[in-house]
This record gives sequence, C-alpha cells and structure tokens, in this order.
Amino acid sequence: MQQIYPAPPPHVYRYELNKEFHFAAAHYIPAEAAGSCSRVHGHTYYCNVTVGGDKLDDCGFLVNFSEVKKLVRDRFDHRLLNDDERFGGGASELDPQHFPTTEVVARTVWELVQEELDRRDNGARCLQVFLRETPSSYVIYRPEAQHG
Ligand SMILES: Nc1nc2c(c(=O)[nH]1)N=C([C@H](O)[C@H](O)COP(=O)(O)OP(=O)(O)OP(=O)(O)O)CN2
Ligand SMILES: [Zn+2]
Repeated sequence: MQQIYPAPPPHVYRYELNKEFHFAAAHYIPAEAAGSCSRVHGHTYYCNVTVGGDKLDDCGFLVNFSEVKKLVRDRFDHRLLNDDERFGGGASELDPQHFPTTEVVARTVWELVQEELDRRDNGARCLQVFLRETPSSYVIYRPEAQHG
C-alpha cells in the first residue's frame, strides 16, 4: 500500500529516513469490552518507521532500511502477537498497557527500533511509527520529546 504519511514533529536532524513494510499477524484483545476483537483474528499491518539523525555509518546509512524491516517482520510476521513477551507472552493476568492493540503494537515497534538504534553509535532516533491495522484504522506513536 502506498500512501502519504503524516510528518513527524519538527526536528533539526539533517537526515530523515522512512521505511514502509507490512506484516501479517493474528491477535486478540483479552478484554470482554473489546467485543469481537476479543476473539482471535488477523490483520495485514502496514507500518512506516521514521528515523532521524545527523551521522551516517560506514555504509553511508543512517540505518539500513532492510534492518529496520527485518527487526519487526522477523519478530511478528505470521505470529500470534499475544504470544510475544512484549504483549505478555500469553499470560492470563495482563496489564492493558501490554494488550496488542494498535496503540501498543505501534509503541512496541518504536521500542524495538529505538533499542536497536541505541546499540549503534551514530545517535539516530526513531521519530515516529505509523501503524495501519485495517483500511480505516491506524495509530501514530511518537516518543516524548527528549530534554536536556
Ligand atoms: N483504539 C483502538 N480501537 C480498536 C482497536 C485498537 O487496536 N485500538 N482494535 C479493534 C479491532 O481489533 C479491529 O481489528 C479493528 O477495528 P475497526 O477499525 O473497528 O475495524 P473495521 O474494519 O470493522 O472498521 P470499519 O471502518 O467500521 O469497517 C477495534 N477497536
Ligand atoms: Zn484486530
């Protein structure tokens, strides 16, 4: 799916990279109030990850596009998201902050990408994750501004 994504908040990084990819996954929301979403069902998620930075690596990359994609797809594609430890690993007593809703999946993609960027030394930062769950529903996750 090709689409125009909302811009991240204004920033002063010289480079801004965007990587789009998709993955197919099943999930359920373990709350009665979620109605039919509490039953196992699947989506093709469309994701756009935005990374900013000033310093390129030895390949001339801010971060390799394909590594961003692999990081998320290899973990979630053709899986039941609820089985992933980030979403409680199938535990029965769960905190809604870890239910695999679009909001939480978007935040989790941000966490995975930022953790990988933090292992590198060029100071790149994940500025935004756009995650489309259905043709009519998507979430944008943006980290809090860094101070100091
Ligand atoms: N804030 C959220 N609301 C809902 C979520 C969610 O993750 N965050 N998830 C669901 C369901 O899991 C469902 O997959 C998506 O719901 P919805 O957009 O209602 O799906 P439809 O395709 O049926 O939408 P229509 O536009 O009404 O056809 C529900 N809510
Ligand atoms: Zn769903």
